[in-house]
Amino acid sequence: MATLEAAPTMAELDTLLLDASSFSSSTPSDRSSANSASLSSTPPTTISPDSMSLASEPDAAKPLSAAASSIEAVIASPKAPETAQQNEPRQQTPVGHDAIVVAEQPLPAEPPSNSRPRRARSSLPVYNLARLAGTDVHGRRRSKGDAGLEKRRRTVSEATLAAPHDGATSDSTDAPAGTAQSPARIAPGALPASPTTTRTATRLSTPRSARISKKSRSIRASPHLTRRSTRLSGAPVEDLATKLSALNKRGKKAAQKALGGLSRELKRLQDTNEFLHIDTRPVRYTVWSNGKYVDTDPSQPTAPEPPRKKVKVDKNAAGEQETSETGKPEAGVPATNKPRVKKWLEKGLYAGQEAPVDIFQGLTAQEKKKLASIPELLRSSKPNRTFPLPMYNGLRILIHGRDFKLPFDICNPLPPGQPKPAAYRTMTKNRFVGNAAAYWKKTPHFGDFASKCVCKPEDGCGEDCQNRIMLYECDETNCNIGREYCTNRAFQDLQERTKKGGRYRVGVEVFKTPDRGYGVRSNRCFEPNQIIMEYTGEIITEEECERRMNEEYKDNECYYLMSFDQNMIIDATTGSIARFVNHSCSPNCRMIKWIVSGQPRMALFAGDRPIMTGEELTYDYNFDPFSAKNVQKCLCGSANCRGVLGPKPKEVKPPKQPPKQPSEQEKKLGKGSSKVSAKGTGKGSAKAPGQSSAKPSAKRKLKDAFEFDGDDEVAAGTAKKRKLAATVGPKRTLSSASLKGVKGAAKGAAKKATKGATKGAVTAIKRGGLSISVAAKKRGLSSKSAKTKTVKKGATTTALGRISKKTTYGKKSQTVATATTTKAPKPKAAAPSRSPSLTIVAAGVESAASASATATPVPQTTPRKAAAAIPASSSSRKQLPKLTISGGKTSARKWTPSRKAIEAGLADKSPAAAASAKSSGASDGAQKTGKGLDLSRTPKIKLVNATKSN
Ligand SMILES: C[S@@+](CC[C@H](N)C(=O)[O-])C[C@H]1O[C@@H](n2cnc3c(N)ncnc32)[C@H](O)[C@@H]1O
Repeated sequence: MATLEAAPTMAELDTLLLDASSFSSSTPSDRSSANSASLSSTPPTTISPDSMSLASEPDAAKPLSAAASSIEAVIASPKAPETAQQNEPRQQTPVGHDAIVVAEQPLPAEPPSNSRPRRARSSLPVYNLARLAGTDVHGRRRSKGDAGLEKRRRTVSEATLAAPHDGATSDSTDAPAGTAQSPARIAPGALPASPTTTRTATRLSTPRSARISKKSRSIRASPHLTRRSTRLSGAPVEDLATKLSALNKRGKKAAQKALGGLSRELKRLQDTNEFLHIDTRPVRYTVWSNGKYVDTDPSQPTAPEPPRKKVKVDKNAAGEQETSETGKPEAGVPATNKPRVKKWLEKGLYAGQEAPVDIFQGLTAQEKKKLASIPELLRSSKPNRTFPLPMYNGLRILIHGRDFKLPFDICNPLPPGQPKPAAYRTMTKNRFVGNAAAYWKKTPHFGDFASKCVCKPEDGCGEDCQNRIMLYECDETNCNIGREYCTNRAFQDLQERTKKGGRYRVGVEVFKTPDRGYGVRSNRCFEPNQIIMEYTGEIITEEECERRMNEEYKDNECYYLMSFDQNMIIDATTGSIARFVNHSCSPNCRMIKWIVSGQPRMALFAGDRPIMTGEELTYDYNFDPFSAKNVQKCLCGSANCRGVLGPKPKEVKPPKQPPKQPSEQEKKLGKGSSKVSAKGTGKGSAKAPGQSSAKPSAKRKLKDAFEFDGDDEVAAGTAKKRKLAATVGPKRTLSSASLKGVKGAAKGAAKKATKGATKGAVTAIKRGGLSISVAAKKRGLSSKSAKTKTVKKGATTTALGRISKKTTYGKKSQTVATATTTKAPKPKAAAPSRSPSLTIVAAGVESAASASATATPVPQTTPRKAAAAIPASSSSRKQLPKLTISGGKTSARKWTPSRKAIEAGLADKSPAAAASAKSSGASDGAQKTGKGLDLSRTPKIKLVNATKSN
């Protein structure tokens, strides 16, 4: 059985070779010189007392000299080993082996000499300083850092490693006779009493010499020991033992020089099992990783693992190995290898967390009910081990019936080769066309934007920033805190983000939807309310819009027109890709108009929730189709889809209270009966929307037809008040119930219109409110009668979208006209909106109107100035109306007369006086109403009969 021994170091091998060389050169006459020479080149070793007896045989050199001569012959000619073998038929191994073996083999006994060997002074102990210092384990080191080189390992071929195995076998059989482990066996008269052999035997008596001996024996016993190159070139390398044996004293250096690589390899391999022929199985290929041997073939029966490796042995398997005699597993008996079992991660993202014991815990009754009906979560159902849902989140996702989406926040653009829209001219900046620029310059907020906000750096121009509230972007001229602290610079941020280009920075791309033409998707994530892209195009007047509709776009299916500001419209037929953003009744974006450096600009902003990469971007068109026949079916697919591309739904009203039954006493007193009657039995309330016989106006019904509950995105405070009267019934029949409602409402509207001798239709474009609506025009009525409530401020936008080819805007059958604002909106409580700034504007204006209707004229000139009137300490936007309305609060800011005020000669007046003057004398329609409300951002459009009626 092979024993685990440390391999001999190179120094030891060198020593061994020196011994051999000394043998070759030693003759009885010069034994002493050979001794001294060899001793001088060997590390200190302990001289065993046994050497005394060994040294007493002087004639042992005779066969040694013969062997030495053989070595010399080997060195002289590469073919010497073969020659030597032929000359020495007794030795089947290369000659070199003999030189080593000689020291171990029993030599002919010499007559004991009376002379005392020179080095046989046993009285003087020899100390191995290296051993005493504990450094002998390291062996000899090279001065130039061999330690680093030793880390390299090479592959040893099968033959190389198989040979030691054979040697080990033979070693195990004959080891007891000549191993250094039992120097006493060698000593008693085995070796001739030669000084050289004495020294050799002495060396063998040390543990290290014993290892060398064993090594050399194994080499000797491996006549076919060959080494293949690391790269398995197949060329056998010269026998190591042959090389070693070929060394004599003179040739050692040359051999070391010539075979330096080999020596190093041996050195590197000295601590491997393969080199020590411990491995009991043939090794075909070995893999070394980081200087360690890696077993790559676990299926093969393996030898005992190297001691450094922790071997996980199955207890049962280990028990089987135990022999009845020893009670210990037999060394060398390969353990039965169990096939490794692949371990799978079964718990996914939440590995390590235990599922909740009670999955219903913390859920509402409704959620529990819903959860109980989900088959996957039934206790009896088979758990999904392939792709289990993440715990906790998974439950929620299931409850809400949403698909599970892996969050990815990197840029994920579509691959190339996508269908692209037909070539069109893009425009990255708005361009005023015609009179639009002149119109714009007349607007009050053209001059108002320059007023500075009163924010402090710590405020960062947050939600309370007056510029932000009024939808003015801060810049160098109107910001109090500067770029460093200001957060109200969305358009500047957008410009900085996109100026370098690149898909991620742009963040959006056009794609083809299955059913709605082209759309826009995000290829990166966006934060809530983050600006995404600008809607750019040509800013045109309404007149120009009508002209284009009638002339240029009359055959178009799609219009990219959006009510922009006042009497201006932005035409993105030449514009940015924002024009491809589709409508959704449950959108994830908003289109908001801002004033940036005095210019109106429109941009798409993320909604209140973050936008994931790959989502389609949508916003609510708040679409007014002009005519019922322009109504298009909405394909947004959201749960609260309104069914058609129509205006936003109205505010969700609380359900009506059931009529209170008057008590007998009340009946007697005559109280409440009329009220109850009025509330509970009104025809209008009893009729369904769309019924023409309803008492409420048909306009109201048409409006109802467009208003659906359930869209929480729609700000309650921005519910539209519009008169919608379709004069020409829809020619297209849509299957949706909504359209039926539209039809009914249209009939009702027509009836009412008939009463007033109304014929034809008037399509009124509401301006300022960024919406476009349809209004019935009663022929012969004054423009006042056709006026539309159009107060709708802020960012709510309406796109003029795809219109049926059959129905072209402004055709002969229709009279296109615009309407003026005739009265201020009804007082309305401020309601929270999901678009902060939009809400504030709307709420503030409407509340102001409400209050001013009953109070003294409010000293405000524009909504912006109303905002400016807010004390800097004001933190709640809801306070805006109150503060503005009361009029008692003085503005902390210097009043800047608006352009209109200057024109009206009010520049030198105080805000209150100016407002008062304006309320009495200004030409603004809103102010004419005496409401004291500056609707500078509401329509101030003259009625224009753009097309002739039938
Ligand atoms: C401004 S364009 C949008 C881009 C358009 N999809 C395209 O391919 O050019 C508006 C038109 O898109 C279509 N559209 C947008 N959203 C829609 C929706 N939710 N359902 C049906 N059609 C829609 C309508 O035809 C609408 O008139």
